[in-house]
Amino acid sequence: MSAPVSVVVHGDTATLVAAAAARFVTTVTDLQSSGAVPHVVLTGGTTGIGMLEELRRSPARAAVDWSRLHVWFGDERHLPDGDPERNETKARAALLDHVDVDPAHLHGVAPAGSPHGGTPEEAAAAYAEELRRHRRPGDRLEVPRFDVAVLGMGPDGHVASLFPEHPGLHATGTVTGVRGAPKPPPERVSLTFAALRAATEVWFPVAGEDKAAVAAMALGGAGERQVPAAGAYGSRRTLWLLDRAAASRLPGGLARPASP
Ligand SMILES: O=C(O)[C@H](O)[C@@H](O)[C@H](O)[C@H](O)COP(=O)(O)O
Repeated sequence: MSAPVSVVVHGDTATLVAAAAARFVTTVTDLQSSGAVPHVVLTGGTTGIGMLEELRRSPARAAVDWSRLHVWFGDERHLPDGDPERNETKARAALLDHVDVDPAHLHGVAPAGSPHGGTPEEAAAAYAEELRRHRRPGDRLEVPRFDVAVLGMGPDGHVASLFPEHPGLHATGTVTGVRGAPKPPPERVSLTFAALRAATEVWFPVAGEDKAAVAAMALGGAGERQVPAAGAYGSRRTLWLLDRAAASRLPGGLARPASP
């Protein structure tokens, strides 16, 4: 990993999710108060969705000008619009349908069966084009420089829909269609490593004992073929937000508790 990596360990999942939500509010409001219209990447992972639910409940969500925020997805399941298993559906239910996000700034992946969503590859190509169109002055890649990418990590170390030893790891460009994913559904659309690395900050809210071994590997120097999450890092910072269970196997010195 080339970017600085920070690890913050919280006593339990509820504290982790609340702290991540607070961090999101602070980060976005700081950017907005400097005149920026931030671009954020969201995930359908359990802990990331937990953060969105926490934001919905929190009075602090009113501090964010939701109309001045672009929302993208790190990956999507190739399913019809509104399917409860789609990451967009989950993020909408958790938060996005409850705040004033400008519909033109809510960038969902084309659902299966929609005009641009015939196949995962077609949906990926359409998303790549949408990303390209939203580059900002000075952006070097074919995507807008995401201010924050909130990602998740599977127990096998996958990130977005980039799975260990899977062809998507080698995808060129910014978005790839995925087939045969080991986690259902098999057909997916995912940002590539190159696109994820366009983020200024990457956050990994990760909770639970089942993530402990792979978190230790990701933070202990594993390669991205084995633990893809290790290959998703921000240009300025990568921040692992763990609960005590997920941090339980980290090498000594990496896990400094932030909360009891
Ligand atoms: O569509 C997906 O499956 C997700 O985007 C995926 O990448 C997720 O973030 C991880 O699997 C972690 O998910 P959990 O936190 O639910 O384990």
